[in-house]
Amino acid sequence: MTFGNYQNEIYLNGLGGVLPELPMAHAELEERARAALPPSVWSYVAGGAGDERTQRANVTAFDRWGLIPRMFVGAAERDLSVELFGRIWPAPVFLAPIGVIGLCAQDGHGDLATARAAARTGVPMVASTLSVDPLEQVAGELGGTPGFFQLYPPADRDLAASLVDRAEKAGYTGIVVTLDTWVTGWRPRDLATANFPQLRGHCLANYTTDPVFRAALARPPEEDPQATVLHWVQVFGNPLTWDDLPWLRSLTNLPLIVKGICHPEDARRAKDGGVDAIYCSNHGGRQANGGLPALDCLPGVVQAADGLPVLFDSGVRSGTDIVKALALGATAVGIGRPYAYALALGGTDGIVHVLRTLLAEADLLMAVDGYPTLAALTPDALRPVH
Ligand SMILES: Cc1cc2nc3c(=O)[nH]c(=O)nc-3n(C[C@H](O)[C@H](O)[C@H](O)COP(=O)(O)O)c2cc1C
Ligand SMILES: O=C(O)C(=O)c1ccccc1
Repeated sequence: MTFGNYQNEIYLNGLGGVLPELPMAHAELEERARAALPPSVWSYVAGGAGDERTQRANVTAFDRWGLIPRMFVGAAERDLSVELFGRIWPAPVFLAPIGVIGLCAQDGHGDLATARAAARTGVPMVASTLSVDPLEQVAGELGGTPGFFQLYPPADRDLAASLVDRAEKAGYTGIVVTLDTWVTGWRPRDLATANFPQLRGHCLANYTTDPVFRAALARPPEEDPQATVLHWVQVFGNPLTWDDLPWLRSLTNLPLIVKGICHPEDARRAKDGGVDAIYCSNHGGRQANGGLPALDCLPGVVQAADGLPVLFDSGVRSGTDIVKALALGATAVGIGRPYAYALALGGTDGIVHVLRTLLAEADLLMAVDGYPTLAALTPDALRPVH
């Protein structure tokens, strides 16, 4: 897939990969997914912490920035490719990790469907620890596209090492450690539907296939699912401190990325601790309510990262949002809920559809606004809206 000149594709040939039956705008995608998904899966994916103010603010934060078009730039050729961790990405966009994404697919194998969309588009995937299918099978569907394994560092250090070791052997090209979800936040929608006890049984594949996890059980998971879940509840969460960063760093020689960083001071300390990139995110407002929109945290994190790549997600719903996040200093932008909804509606094709539309919009915006390269997209390209 190329992210070159879309005009001909759109007006003459149709936009390759875009499905006429699926919406191009996020609001409609969301509405259709709501109708298509089982209510418990819908409320899990769409829901967030508290009254979901922060989740909504993540989205509306983008409205407070306006891009300023530039003229006489000759932007007929754009280049959205970016080099990250020694690989060329076709565009500065990736699929953010979504636990239990499997359940968004009609056949229950959404992790594999997502990997196939990554394979078809070249858009990297961050595969969640909490997957329906084991990480090796997910990696097997990625083709040549870079895959990242997202680790929820378990309290059992040997288990953490085993998961990372498996991810390395399976061919993942980086480890994303999520720091903001060692305990799940106050999520009224999940509480109301008693969702978690149900969901848990569907996202433990990486644990039940792990030799370290299995060795800690009295009986194999296949024989005693209840005891398996109870053990998982005990090992899942790990409230790390800065003293644990050297241990995390020692787990792998692959690029290490820390997810959930919003405070500049945390970005600085993570950089000093030897991470390869900072991932600025507030987990889509699913963890803490009452927080700043993630976009408002981005400039401070970028400044503190001082040249280290900064990945960003939380609230990205359009190609315009992607361009704004890049202008505010993100090196690459993560797509979250939009691809879960697209998966529910159209499987792998649905995810390809959503990536194509987002990237086409971003690319055309860079053309009409006169920012033909990523290097041209600096904070000078936008101003706060009054
Ligand atoms: C249903 C769901 C499950 C998620 N599971 C994980 C996960 O397993 N690991 C993780 O690091 N982040 C997880 N996230 C957070 C996403 O990676 C990302 O930060 C978030 O979706 C961004 O917000 P947005 O989707 O509103 O743009 C999850 C998000 C959703 C919506
Ligand atoms: O829902 C999430 O955001 C998530 O990361 C998670 C955490 C624990 C169990 C299931 C999902």
